[in-house]
Amino acid sequence: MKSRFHHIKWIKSSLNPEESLQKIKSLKQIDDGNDYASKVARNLTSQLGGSDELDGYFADISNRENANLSFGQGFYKRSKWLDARKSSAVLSKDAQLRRLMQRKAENSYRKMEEFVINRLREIMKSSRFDFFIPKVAKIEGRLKSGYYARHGFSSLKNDIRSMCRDALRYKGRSDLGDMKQIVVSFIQLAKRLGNPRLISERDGAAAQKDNSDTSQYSSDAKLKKKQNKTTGERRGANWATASAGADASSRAFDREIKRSLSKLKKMDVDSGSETSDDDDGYSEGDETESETTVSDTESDLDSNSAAWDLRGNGMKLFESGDSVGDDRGWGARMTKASLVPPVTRKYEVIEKYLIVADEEEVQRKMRVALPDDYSEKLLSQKNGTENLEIPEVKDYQRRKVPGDEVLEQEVYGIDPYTHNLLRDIMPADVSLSSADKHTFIEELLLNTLNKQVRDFTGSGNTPMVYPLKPVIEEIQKSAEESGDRRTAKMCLGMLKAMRSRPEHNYVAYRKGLGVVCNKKGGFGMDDFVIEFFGEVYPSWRWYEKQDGIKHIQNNSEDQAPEFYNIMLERPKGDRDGYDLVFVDAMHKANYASRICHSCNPNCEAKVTAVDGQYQIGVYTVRPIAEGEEITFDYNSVTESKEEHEASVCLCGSQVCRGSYLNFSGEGAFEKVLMEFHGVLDRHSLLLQACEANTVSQQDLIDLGRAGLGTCLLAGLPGWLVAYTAQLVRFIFFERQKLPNEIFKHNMEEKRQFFTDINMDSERNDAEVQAEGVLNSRLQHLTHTLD
Ligand SMILES: C[S@@+](CC[C@H](N)C(=O)[O-])C[C@H]1O[C@@H](n2cnc3c(N)ncnc32)[C@H](O)[C@@H]1O
Repeated sequence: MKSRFHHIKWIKSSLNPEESLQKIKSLKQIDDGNDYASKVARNLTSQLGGSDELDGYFADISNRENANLSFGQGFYKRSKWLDARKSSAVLSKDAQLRRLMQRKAENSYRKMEEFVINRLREIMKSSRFDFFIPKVAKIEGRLKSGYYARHGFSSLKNDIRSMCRDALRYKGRSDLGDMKQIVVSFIQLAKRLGNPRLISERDGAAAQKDNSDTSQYSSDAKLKKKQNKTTGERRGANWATASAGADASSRAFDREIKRSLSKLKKMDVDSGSETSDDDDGYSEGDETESETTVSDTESDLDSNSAAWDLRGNGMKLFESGDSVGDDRGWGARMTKASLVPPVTRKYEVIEKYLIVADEEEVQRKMRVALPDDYSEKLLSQKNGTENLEIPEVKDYQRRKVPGDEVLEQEVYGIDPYTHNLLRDIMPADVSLSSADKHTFIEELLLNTLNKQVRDFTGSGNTPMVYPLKPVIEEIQKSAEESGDRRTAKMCLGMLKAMRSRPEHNYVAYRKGLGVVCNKKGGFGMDDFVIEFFGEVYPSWRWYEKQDGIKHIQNNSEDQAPEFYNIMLERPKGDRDGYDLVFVDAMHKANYASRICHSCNPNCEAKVTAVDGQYQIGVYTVRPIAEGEEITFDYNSVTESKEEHEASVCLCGSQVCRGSYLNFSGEGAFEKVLMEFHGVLDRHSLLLQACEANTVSQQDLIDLGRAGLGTCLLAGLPGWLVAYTAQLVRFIFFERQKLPNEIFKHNMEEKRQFFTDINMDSERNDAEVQAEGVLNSRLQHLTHTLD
């Protein structure tokens, strides 16, 4: 390295000789040319020759105009379908998938609950033993409270197993006759819990008929027969033999039972679920019987069947025919306890952006530079397949007047769980399409809700929750008045169902202050609402401030996250290229900072070019009715799972992602980075750039392709521009490799739940997600350079 990079000032290592040797070995690997970094290095070395004239190209800001002549004008091009905004559509789709899974789990639970309760009652009908009454009641109670949904059906098996085990002990101590039939029935039931097919096949009338244990055995045998014809018959017969022989030999029977109980426990352990019981004393060692036993037959059944465990992977039980197209969302397991109380803050109203630091620099970053061929590009962007991300020029428009056209008021919303509770209580006898039902919740119900809570605004007495009953009553009343019998009938049905299910909490939650359309006739499509004003920070200053805040927060209990800042990103197709600043609306702002998030928003906050300046404007994406809350998609990402889970979304839309912050996680996104861009790769690239200390024509082209231009790079030393080009090349390399990794990762996840997967759509999603990674890498690079 020393001989290759002779301009570098090398410092003697403080490592011990062994460590040094290790490092030297790793460095040698790079030099051997086995990795990506050295390939890049080789390419680069071949390109660097003859680029001396570019030395110091960006050394001075005044060189910028010259730079533009040879810089990446017009280099920036992305395929249209890779629009970064699509990534939130992908996220919505994933959220829908998750909700679909949860809904199915929920339905499955209900089915299972019904089956188990019926079966327990049937068994108890023929029981003479009071011993079982409290035990069965406890299990029923747990079923109804959803306990087994949270703890998994293995815990139901455990409860049944414990009950049978105790029964045997009890039987041993007293002389209350033979519990054989009833215990066998319970064991049968527990074993059935491993197989959803057994439940559905035995639902309803079939289950009613089956109240004798021997018929249960033979029906097991039938099922077994389906799965494994030959052995099934043989083993099924053994079941029956074992059962019939039990009368003759209580001892043999006990052994059978013990073995069955033991197997039950083993199945739980094998499936990785917890067994909360203490040791039942029936270990495998107790078993002395031959292979041909009741439990063998059953365990075959269980091992062949889908798991029925509602935790974790338990959602495997979904029918393969189910498609993602099911439009009904479900977020049943959203924990309401984690709702973050909204921060109520006051702000000073401002009428323009206020730059906090580096005023001239920030102004430059906010200045529009249209590419010379703007009109052609605009045309080809409109018609063609390419996304050139050129500035969106808009005329100045007057913002909507607060207190007149819009109202800042207390707003409430519902989480996906409540959304589905409401869907569940909509009466079946009112013929409504799925779309009608969503419209009822998302428009009628939410608008009426926000009308009812309006008076809380500024009252200093605002509840965190608000009941939905008066909201539905009001809708009913006005439907009756206007002769809308269908809506009135639906409200009536819903109110009746709410009364009959008092255990459910039909409430809305407070989101803090929001903004509601107050204009008669509403707003039109692509209508301008307001600029998102605030204090403007260059990246470096923003992060400095964030570090300060974190430092203070670390020393205090209060870690409330801030959600009042937004990034203003220059379009990559601007002539001077990409860059960004932060707009913080925490203290100095306008009502745009009150606008809440929705996963199905009626507005978007976008960067537009108005009078030569970039600004963030809130524009409608569809017509908005009077009384409707104004929302946009925050498109915000967090790397913290806690923060993601705490930010429960109350937008109430059927495509709600569950949280108003997207969770980036690690997933497959880091894979290529880890493999090809480790610390040594990065250092190697940096050393090469330092050594070259010059910018090649190819560097300019590659930077231009990434949308990086003089706005970001002007004034940077040559080695840093060259290094940036190296990084950009890696980012493009990663962009090529990543879709495959993401695709593999997503498929692994989804295969657990679905058999019917649309590969094309998965590949598309992987491309969109990889494009999202590219954009976020460029963002990070920009912060770092700043
Ligand atoms: C930009 S502020 C919106 C204005 C805020 N409600 C206020 O009173 O100033 C973002 C905050 O509003 C609340 N919020 C916005 N959208 C929400 C949503 N969809 N669900 C739940 N809370 C939301 C959250 O407390 C979030 O931190």
